[in-house]
Amino acid sequence: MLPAESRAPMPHLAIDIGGSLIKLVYYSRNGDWLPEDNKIWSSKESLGVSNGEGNHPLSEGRLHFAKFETSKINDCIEFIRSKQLHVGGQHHEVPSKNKIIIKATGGGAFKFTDLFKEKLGIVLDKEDEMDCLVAGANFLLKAVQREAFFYMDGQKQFVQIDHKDLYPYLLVNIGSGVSMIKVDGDGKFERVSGTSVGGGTFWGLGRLLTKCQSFDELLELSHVGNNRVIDMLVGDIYGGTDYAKIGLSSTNIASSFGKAISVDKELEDYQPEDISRSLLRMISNNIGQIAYLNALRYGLKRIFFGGFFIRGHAYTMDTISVAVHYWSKGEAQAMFLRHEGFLGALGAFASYERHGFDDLTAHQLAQLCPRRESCSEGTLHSAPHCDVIKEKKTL
Ligand SMILES: Nc1ncnc2c1ncn2[C@@H]1O[C@H](COP(=O)(O)OP(=O)(O)O)[C@@H](O)[C@H]1O
Ligand SMILES: CC(C)(COP(=O)(O)O)[C@@H](O)C(=O)NCCC(=O)O
Repeated sequence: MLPAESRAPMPHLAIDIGGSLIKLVYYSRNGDWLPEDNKIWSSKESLGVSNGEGNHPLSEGRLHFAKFETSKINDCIEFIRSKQLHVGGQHHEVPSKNKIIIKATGGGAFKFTDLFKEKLGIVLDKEDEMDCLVAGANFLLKAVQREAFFYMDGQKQFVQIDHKDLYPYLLVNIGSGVSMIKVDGDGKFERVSGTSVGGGTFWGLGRLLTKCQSFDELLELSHVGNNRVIDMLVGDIYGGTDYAKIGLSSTNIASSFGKAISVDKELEDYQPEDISRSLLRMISNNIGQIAYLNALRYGLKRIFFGGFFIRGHAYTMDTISVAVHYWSKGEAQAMFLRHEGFLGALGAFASYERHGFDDLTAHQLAQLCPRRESCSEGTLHSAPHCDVIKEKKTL
């Protein structure tokens, strides 16, 4: 820890610079320096924070979340500068002898060190990405009510987390690539698997195949597409019948994109929405399957999915849920996190405390976080003793 005199004001900002997106988490007291509604600043959310004691300087405040495409890192830097987030929102000069240190994680914390130094005069203090993902997930699961939910058939079912019965669990973070982490406690984890077929694959292949200009456009297309136009189903191979002997129904996908082998059709003969749907389904199925196999390998009952690939998107969550249900024969269920994409940034934020910055501690935040937040969707469920949905699902 740096001596107090060589420290700049408490930054209240942490940053996660991933392969695709930059995520910011920052704190404001009394809701000050809320970002204005400016489209450049991408999505913004906030978590109300109040300890109800009244006399603590941090008794009222908010955690804010913002994201930027990593390719537009200069917009992010400009955002930080305009809000003076790196100096706790203070709009006056910081003495040059004071080092401004910001907690940062993700590969970009290494890649863009010089850029942040040059443009904002700040030092990125690097925190390990896996440490931060786990710290962020543990923080959310323990401190934020109605953070985790099941998703099936268009319905969210919120999960009441029992703090004493949280571990072990499998954390599957679907970012550009996918990391699968067995979590056994605070700071106790092992990255047990991963796959390079992740969110970057969906967006990268999808962009090439559909000419979509944005991730959201690609995702929206998938709503109206029909994957059966491109995917080869069991019924396509078996003359319309099931292959019942090995438990495959005629509507199971036998081969993702398998129909595209047809010599009679070129890319332009397929509709972008069908391509998008098939791609989304292929990638989500695959991740759901690998996740379940890892849960099985380590005897884990709970699987939480995070990362911005999910994007709270109904079809993505449904596909992952169905895959986990199908492969586990109904023994396991996927759970999702409301702050899915901000695990790493939250973990980096919490690391200020671990390093002795005690002005605003993650511990305090954990106590203050929004147990009062209301959420109208779904019903409360108890994890892990949840109902397993019985009806047969088709992959
Ligand atoms: N606006 C967006 N631009 C690009 N990708 C997005 C966007 N929104 C969601 N995504 C998806 O989120 C993924 C990145 O997720 P994230 O958890 O931020 O990972 P990373 O840390 O690798 O950037 C992308 O690969 C893409 O699938
Ligand atoms: C290298 C990464 C940890 C980087 O994280 P990301 O920016 O994708 O969130 C991730 O892309 C990953 O785990 N990829 C899968 C690599 C593998 O296990 O083969």
